[in-house]
Amino acid sequence: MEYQLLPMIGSPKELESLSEDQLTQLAAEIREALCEIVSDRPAHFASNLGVVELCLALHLTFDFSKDRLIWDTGHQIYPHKLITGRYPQFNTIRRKGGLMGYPNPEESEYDLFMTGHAGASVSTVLGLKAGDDLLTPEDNRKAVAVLGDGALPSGVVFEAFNNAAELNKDLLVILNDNEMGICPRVGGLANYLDKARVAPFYNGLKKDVSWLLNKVPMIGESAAEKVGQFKDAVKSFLHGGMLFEEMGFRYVGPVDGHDLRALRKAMEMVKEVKGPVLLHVFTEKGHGFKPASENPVKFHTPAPFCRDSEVGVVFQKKGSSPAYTDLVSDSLHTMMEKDKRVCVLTAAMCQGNKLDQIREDYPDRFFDTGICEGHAVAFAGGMAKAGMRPVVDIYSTFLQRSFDHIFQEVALQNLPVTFCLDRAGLCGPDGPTHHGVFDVSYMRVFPNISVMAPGDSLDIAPMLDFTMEHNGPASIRYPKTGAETVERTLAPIEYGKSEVLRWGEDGTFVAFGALFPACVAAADRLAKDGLDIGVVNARFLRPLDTEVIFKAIQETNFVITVEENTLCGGFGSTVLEAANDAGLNTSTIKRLGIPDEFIEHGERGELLADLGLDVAGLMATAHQMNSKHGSRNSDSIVA
Ligand SMILES: Cc1ncc(C[n+]2csc(CCOP(=O)(O)OP(=O)(O)O)c2C)c(N)n1
Ligand SMILES: CC(=O)[C@@H](O)[C@H](O)COP(=O)(O)O
Ligand SMILES: [Mg+2]
Repeated sequence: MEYQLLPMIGSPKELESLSEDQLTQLAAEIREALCEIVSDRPAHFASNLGVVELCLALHLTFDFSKDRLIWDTGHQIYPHKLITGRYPQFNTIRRKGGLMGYPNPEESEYDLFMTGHAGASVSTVLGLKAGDDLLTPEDNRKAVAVLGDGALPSGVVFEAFNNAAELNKDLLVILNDNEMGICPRVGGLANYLDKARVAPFYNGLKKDVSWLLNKVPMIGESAAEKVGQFKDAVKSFLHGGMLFEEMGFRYVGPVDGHDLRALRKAMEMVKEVKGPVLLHVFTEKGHGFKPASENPVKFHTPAPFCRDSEVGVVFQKKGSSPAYTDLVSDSLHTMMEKDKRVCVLTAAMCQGNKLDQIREDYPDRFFDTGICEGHAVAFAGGMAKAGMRPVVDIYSTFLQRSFDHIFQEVALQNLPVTFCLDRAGLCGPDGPTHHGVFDVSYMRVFPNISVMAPGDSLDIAPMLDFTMEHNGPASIRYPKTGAETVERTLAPIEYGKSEVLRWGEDGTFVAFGALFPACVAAADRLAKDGLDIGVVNARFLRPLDTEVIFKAIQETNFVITVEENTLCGGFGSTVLEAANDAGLNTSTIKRLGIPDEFIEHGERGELLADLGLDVAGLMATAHQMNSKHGSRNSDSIVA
């Protein structure tokens, strides 16, 4: 398709001069731009296709150069980027150095918060409104949050609703109801929203529902057909809006989210309403691209594909080694087969955690809590207390939401809950909102938790089995990547024991987690340079294998700790602290990991290389450490 309008839209102001037909064409061009992007990289797709008209209506109704707009989660921000001056860079999205796949205030004044986690939009927009009312009341800035139906059940959303009603701020929450999270939505609220679907679209007749209800005694006077209309209106109110009205919001809707004219009309109306308002909008995830609307789960973040006129789409082939995620879910499946106490919890990430087979085969022991990570952990605490062996399978970055529940409902009670921290490490194109580089630090602060990381594919199943026998909480972290295998005679997983792959005379790599194979490869190559470097697969951070690690510190010239976690309070810090407490010389210890800064988006391999965590980087550090601390004749070493 040739883009005629999109390149002309340098800012949302330019939308105003477009006719309705031109706006329809612009919507088509935006959808085409979305299709082009996913032809060569994984990117958020179906959610973006679904909000095109909603995005246009918002920018046509409000002036977000001064008004406030937060897209909840932020993964549906692409149309907004395209019409806020970023069309020329759009083909760089999710590439290193290019546009982020989420809102980014450094890119545009139209992006207020860098977000990626669901549920905080109503709170932040309420805060913006409260701040604006105090500082610049004369500007009368409007405040809008676009909240997905998947994000709606997050506890923080209800904390914000509660507070907004109390503050009675002029706040517009647009509920973008597409009947989906990444997976089909779950829970009581999902059922509630399903019922709202029976209501007719909002058409202005029930402009004021309370007015309508006040008319109840007059029903008898109405013509028969009016009664039907009234019933519809009440049904809509009861089903779609009652909950929100009871919480102190004015409910308006539902509105067809692909009818631009209806959307604009509804927005113009609610724009001037005083107090908090919820505008309920029905959209279709994947709208405008049939394969995506027919299979929104697959097309949430699809693998790159080509469009094909006969079969619809042809996906590009994936890499061959099985991902850590697959190996973990296979192991969990086996464990559930063997042990009836094992149950698995996910917080709305069944697809990402590859738990579909478990959901199908063990529906009684599979729990999807929705985007409610805090609840999931406390719930797991309850199940463990009842005698079950719950496995909480949540991405490292999202589990941050549960910090207090990990402390109180699990660690403090010393309950046998196993945390599977998927996407632990650099998450690639999702970037700083999603990199799982803090969990080692936040898990290690709580007593009782065994903190573990598999070094490669072979460690996964025995490590998970270990947690089922262990009487206490345990966490296991692994990244979003294919799991490599280090060929060896596997040492069994023993509580607090590392695995020594080999000792070296010159120095030692001590790897915590999936960079173990890279350490092995670096040591192999360093041998060709004349350096004899040992490699330890640490496996445990708590308890730390001080016997082996202290031996490395005392008997080899230097130790390099390697991890894919922040260096602040991570594995290397743990080693340093233990060595210092034991009175050892710590000056020969070098920590490699994620520095104390937020890491941008890019391919995991690119980011690891930038941080000196690839094989070349590990070798370079070993050479530096050897120059500084090596005792052998440096002439024999090829740097
Ligand atoms: C705290 C948190 N948990 C999980 C996720 C992963 N996640 C991203 S989008 C999404 C579904 C959101 O559904 P919805 O809000 O309805 O948006 P839609 O994709 O339907 O547009 C989930 C679970 C997240 N981003 N943040
Ligand atoms: C928006 C969001 O948080 C998810 O869509 C996330 O991008 C999923 O990550 P994976 O693609 O690694 O499952
Ligand atoms: Mg949704």
